[in-house]
Amino acid sequence: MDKSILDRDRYWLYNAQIPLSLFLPDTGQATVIPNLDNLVRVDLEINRGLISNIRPVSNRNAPGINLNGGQIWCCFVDVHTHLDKGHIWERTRNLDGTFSGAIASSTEDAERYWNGEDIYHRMSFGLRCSYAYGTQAIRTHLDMRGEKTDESWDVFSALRHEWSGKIELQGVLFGLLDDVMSPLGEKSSDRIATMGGILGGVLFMNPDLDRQLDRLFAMASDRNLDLDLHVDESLDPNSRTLYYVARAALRNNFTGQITCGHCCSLSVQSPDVVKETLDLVKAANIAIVSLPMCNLYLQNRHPGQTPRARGVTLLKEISDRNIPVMVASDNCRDPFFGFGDHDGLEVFQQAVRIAHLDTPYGNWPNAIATTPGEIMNLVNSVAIGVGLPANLILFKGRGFSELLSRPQCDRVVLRQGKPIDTTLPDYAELDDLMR
Ligand SMILES: O=c1cc[nH]c(=O)[nH]1
Repeated sequence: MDKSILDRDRYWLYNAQIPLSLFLPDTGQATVIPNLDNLVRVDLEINRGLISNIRPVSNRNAPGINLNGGQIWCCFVDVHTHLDKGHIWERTRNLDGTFSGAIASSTEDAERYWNGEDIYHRMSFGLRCSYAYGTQAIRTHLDMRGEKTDESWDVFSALRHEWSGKIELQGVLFGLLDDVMSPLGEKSSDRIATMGGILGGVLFMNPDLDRQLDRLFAMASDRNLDLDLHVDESLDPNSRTLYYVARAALRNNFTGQITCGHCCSLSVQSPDVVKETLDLVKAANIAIVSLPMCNLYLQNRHPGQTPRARGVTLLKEISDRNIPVMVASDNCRDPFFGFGDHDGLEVFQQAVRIAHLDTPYGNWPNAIATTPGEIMNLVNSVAIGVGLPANLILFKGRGFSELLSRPQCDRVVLRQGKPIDTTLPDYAELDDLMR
């Protein structure tokens, strides 16, 4: 590929394959019939940072590159992360690999090591990985840390400014519900309301859950905040906090946007219970985000036993009801997930393999791009269509088998039509923080 052409203001990407579902409706692809993988073959022109033309493959008489059937995707949107915890693995591991072990280790790490500088360097490392892999927007949960909660939001605010135009950042106030609803939580909520933040929290079954949720919804409504909650991150079939959230949303006539993450217990509940919950989720207009890599890591872990139930939520059943459904990376190299590198393609690849999102692939590429783009309110910027910014990833992989069988390290990431440096940061940069 003669990449020097990509430095021009105007050029064509010839003979590309694009997932049909990533197109903005009715732009340019209408006359092209998708193949079995739901990919359409087109030429795409870029002019001054925007997509200026999409047409069926035809004569190549203007400057451009032949992609030979390689895929073009729009840049990823990672809608559920914990950048503040990222990359602490080398200094604080989760030795038993369980959910409770993850909470204990990450709390210990925060108490011992977290300060503005530590959080800044680790978060920026995560952002550099994400950007290099082709991510254009990230929502991160930020742990409440008592009186030091403001420090995390100061770092977030500085990074949001630093990364503006490259990665759109949204923050979610995250803690146990009792902490989120404490006087400190109220104060932090006032602050995040001025920063476009989102109210979050982790839910556990308890006799007071209805009352807690009514209070949480009131806090969100009073401040005009959306909600993003961790629900049912467990394989206990009696864990039904998603159902309680949906009921509370309807009871409180909540008009904000609600996202619920994890929803693992749905995978072990009876069809009747699942139906009852998903009917309400649909009625309450809740979007679901699955975190498959973290779920595989933490769920069903018992010493000396090979895991059987794998904890990934009912992606297909949720999607079949037209409930917005997304996948995201969640934790990276911390006690909740000891691996990960903030790569949207890895998230998609793992989700496809774990949840059988192939045969057919259908609209699943949307789960890591356009759907979270809508949930993050990134209006008309996360899709492929004439007039939209050319924030695109060019993969050599042609069909999905090629795309998802290799890590696509040689991908080209275009931002406003220009290739970016896709070199990943060196782990050694974090060494001083791990001592
Ligand atoms: O960081 C966190 C906290 C709760 N659950 C997760 O998966 N990650």
